[in-house]
Amino acid sequence: MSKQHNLEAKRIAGYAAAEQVQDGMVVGLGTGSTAQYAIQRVGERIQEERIAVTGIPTSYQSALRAREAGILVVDLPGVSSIDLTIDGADQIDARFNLIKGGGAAHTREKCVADASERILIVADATKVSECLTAPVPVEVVPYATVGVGRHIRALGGEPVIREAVRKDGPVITDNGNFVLDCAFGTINEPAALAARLNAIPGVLTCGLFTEYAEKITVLIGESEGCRTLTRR
Ligand SMILES: O=C(CO)[C@H](O)[C@H](O)COP(=O)(O)O
Repeated sequence: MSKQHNLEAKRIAGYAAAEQVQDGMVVGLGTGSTAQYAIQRVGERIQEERIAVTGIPTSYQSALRAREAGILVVDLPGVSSIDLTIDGADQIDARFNLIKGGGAAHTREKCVADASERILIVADATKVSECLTAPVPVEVVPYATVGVGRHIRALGGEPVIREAVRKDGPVITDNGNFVLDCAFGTINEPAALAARLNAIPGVLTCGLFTEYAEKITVLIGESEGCRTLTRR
């Protein structure tokens, strides 16, 4: 898929998800290029249809984009529940386990997902895979980086500290932490791996989302339109 086709697929998925937002909803706003299209379209619908939407951002990126789009933004502690969250993913398996955190926002994304009644995952077709195989982002308290790396190697992973692109040194998350991208090859038991990663002292959250399949709908953008994926 060319970069242009890929962006168009993301736009189609993001826009389709935004159409599911209804007047009066509290909506979780995901992070990443696909979720940004949904934010943009929700903003347009607020202008065009005069619907009232409260947005709960998952990152500074989504908070800033939501403000630009004219969406009222409230932080997660300001609401008791979220009607619908629209977010992207780095990989989606056949059972709707996810790898997230390509934008280093997976801790807040998981908090928002947890508080949500329904989750729309928006992606292009390259994100869909029978099994999870992509590196797992792990948010780590900087003080604990070396020890966490040792635990991850003992679990069979190969951790790499994520480097910033336009700054020297590591990526710093919105929570002030580092991210280790951890290659495990094919992940046969994602829930068990998530539990072991999350139990390491100094790990804030790993990017394996394994407990939300029941409330997830996956929308895949394609040139002919948007396809809803069936969970197996
Ligand atoms: O998990 C995420 C951010 O932490 C993103 O949702 C994920 O990386 C997908 O991003 P994109 O829509 O740009 O491909």
